[in-house]
Amino acid sequence: MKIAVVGTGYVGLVTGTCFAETGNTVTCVDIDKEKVKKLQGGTITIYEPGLEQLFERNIKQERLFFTTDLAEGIKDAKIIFLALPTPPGEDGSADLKYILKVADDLGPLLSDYTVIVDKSTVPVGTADKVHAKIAAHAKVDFDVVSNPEFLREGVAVEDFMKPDRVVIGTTSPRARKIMETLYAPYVRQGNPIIFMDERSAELTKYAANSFLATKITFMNEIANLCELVGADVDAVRKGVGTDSRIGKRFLFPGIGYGGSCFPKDVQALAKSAQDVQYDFRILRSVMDVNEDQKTRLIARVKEHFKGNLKGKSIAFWGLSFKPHTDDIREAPALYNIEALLQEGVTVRAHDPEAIENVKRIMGDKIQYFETPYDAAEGADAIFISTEWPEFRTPDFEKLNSTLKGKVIFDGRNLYDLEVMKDQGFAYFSIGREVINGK
Ligand SMILES: NC(=O)C1=CN([C@@H]2O[C@H](COP(=O)(O)OP(=O)(O)OC[C@H]3O[C@@H](n4cnc5c(N)ncnc54)[C@H](O)[C@@H]3O)[C@@H](O)[C@H]2O)C=CC1
Ligand SMILES: O=C(O)[C@H]1O[C@H](OP(=O)(O)OP(=O)(O)OC[C@H]2O[C@@H](n3ccc(=O)[nH]c3=O)[C@H](O)[C@@H]2O)[C@H](O)[C@@H](O)[C@@H]1O
Repeated sequence: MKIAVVGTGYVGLVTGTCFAETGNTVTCVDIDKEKVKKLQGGTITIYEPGLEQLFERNIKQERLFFTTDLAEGIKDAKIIFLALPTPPGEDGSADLKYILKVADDLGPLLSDYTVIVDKSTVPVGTADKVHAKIAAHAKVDFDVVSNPEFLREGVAVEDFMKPDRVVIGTTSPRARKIMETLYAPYVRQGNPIIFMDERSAELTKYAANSFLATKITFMNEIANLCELVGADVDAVRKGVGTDSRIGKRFLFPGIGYGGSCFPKDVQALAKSAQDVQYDFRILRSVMDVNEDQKTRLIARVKEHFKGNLKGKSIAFWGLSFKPHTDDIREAPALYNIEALLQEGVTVRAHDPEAIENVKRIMGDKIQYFETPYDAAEGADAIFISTEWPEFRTPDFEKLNSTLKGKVIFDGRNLYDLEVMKDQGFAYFSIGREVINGK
């Protein structure tokens, strides 16, 4: 099938590449000339494990193309995916200007029946708005379908190729058939395509992200309570997560959820509810708690150094909002770094992938190091903000001799408390016993 993907950012590139992988011919369109030039030259523009190999193979097989020209990109396409940004507007609602602009441009360009698919995360009613924009200029039949994307950064290829489910919102039998054919290779494992109307599909996406953010936040509050009553959140997590009604995943407490989606989507759903005079109280609490949670460990840092942080140096392990990505959008690390800089701390940062992105916004306000050990050398403490696998089993002997202060603030609960006791580090984590060190 011939497919066009408009917007070649994170979702667009994964979507385009994965659709090419099953034999479709895909043209990705983007207005960013530099990005398209790189992609045309065979250079991938995002860091995503496993994607580069598929990207290169499909370019070689002449199934994956890139252009800045919308008319050229959508020529003969049976399906056009819109994978455009929906950032928060000033009032917290999703800003639809990118989607509606492209919808406006598409109308006069359609030359045959086409399915236009909202892949972006968009509020209820967007499919209707996109339909109206296209209909204003279109001379042919078309349908607008909602097909929200559930992939996670870092495991995006697996999530796309073997999704738990595919949600397709359409009331058009013609569009339904085309979408069913397209997705058939991805749901072979028995995972379903769930068909519903457009509005329900749009809401499903926000409900899923907001529920997951709520689940994490609930566990963060349990962790905070554990600290006050002397319980261990790891034990509690295992105790509740083994109940199959609750499930083990997304129960890991830490320094709050971040990324380009949970924060903006929770806010957008709360705003959508407000627009129809519904006060979504749980979501207000989730946002409040997450805001505090992000810098909760800073209180521990201040306490440990008796309020005197000026002139201290802290090694920062992990800058991306989660491991296996270079994405730093809404990364809790950045909030903690800002808080420490304000106290006069020197920050010595290391991240396996995200340093270049952080340099772009923080410049020389902090120092950057190639390895976690270089960052730790001579520092007064380590602060862990992202659970990259290489931080899980560090060489404690080496740290013992290079780290000046034997203190670790761990926002991701990476280490066993007994090991930390044996190693003699002062160790502060989330929802667990404080180890005072030797
Ligand atoms: N990043 C993620 O993990 C996920 C994101 N989503 C949703 O998917 C949507 C896209 O997100 P990302 O891919 O992260 O965004 P992004 O910001 O990485 O990429 C968007 C791309 O659209 C391009 N663009 C803007 N205006 C354009 C136009 N008029 N014509 C052609 N291209 C244009 C930009 O240049 C950029 O390359 C958002 O609604 C997001 O909420 C959904 C699931 C996962
Ligand atoms: O709409 C989106 O863009 C995507 O948003 C999330 O994916 P992503 O933002 O890539 O990352 P997650 O793995 O969900 O993590 C989000 C944040 O929650 C935090 N988290 C996650 C899980 C957990 O147990 N605890 C926890 O604090 C992570 O550290 C991270 O900061 C969803 O998981 C995807 O299904 C969705 O498609």
